[in-house]
Amino acid sequence: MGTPSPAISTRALTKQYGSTTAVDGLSLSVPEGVTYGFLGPNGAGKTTTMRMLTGLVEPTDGDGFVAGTHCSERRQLVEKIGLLPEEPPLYSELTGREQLQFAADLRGVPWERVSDRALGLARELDLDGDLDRRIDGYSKGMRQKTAFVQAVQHDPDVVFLDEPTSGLDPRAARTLRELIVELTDDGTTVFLSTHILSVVEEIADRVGVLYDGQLVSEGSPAELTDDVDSDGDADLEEAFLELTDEPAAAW
Ligand SMILES: Nc1ncnc2c1ncn2[C@@H]1O[C@H](COP(=O)(O)OP(=O)(O)OP(=O)(O)O)[C@@H](O)[C@H]1O
Repeated sequence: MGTPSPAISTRALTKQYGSTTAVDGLSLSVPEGVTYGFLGPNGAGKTTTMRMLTGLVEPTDGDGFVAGTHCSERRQLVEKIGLLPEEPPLYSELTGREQLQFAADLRGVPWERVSDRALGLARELDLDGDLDRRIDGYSKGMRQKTAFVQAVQHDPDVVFLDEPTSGLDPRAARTLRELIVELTDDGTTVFLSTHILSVVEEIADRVGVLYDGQLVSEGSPAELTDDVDSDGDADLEEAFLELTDEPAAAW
């Protein structure tokens, strides 16, 4: 039996904005069914990487494949992936339920096929009582919950989550972490970008650290912390600070 193909792979993926190199020759490989924590300081290129991998931005150079599809094949990609971006695209004049139906429509997925899953997720996130209210009356947390449900309701192969617990209260944040673990238990691959390192430590199987558009370290959370302190005393925050300290990262 051959090695299974990775859920996400990139080869020398690069994005240039004028004279700024946002992502610089990134090559990575994410196996199926894992949660991959994608870390890096502000401006390191995480969002740009996710935008390229989800077909929203065209790379300047290199290639990216997600669920066996080249990232330039946006139409094929859209059925296989889910995306929760930093600023979720929601229509204020719709109700939460209409927004979820609209998101399914956009992907060409019949609402009847996903409604049970969508409503189940909304119930778990304590959003079900608000689904018939208009989004312009939603709190930040309610918007975030809606955006999470719309990203995963169609049971995608790969989900990209940018700061998924942003604006969530502690109980909702915990539920969301549990839902992410359930996703990977069901075989979904989760690409998770966050600055909340405790979340990564808790749920990520692998971690990649980006600095100035380049991958400066990769491994399990334990491998990353062992690399900076083999006594096992360091936590992921210490590892992150060391790996993204300017001279060390440059080295
Ligand atoms: N549309 C754009 N036009 C010009 N420059 C951009 C654009 N998008 C991103 N950049 C630049 O690319 C670099 C990487 O930005 P990016 O948003 O990918 O970083 P990030 O790691 O997601 O940061 P943060 O943690 O702050 O969200 C930054 O220097 C940023 O200014």
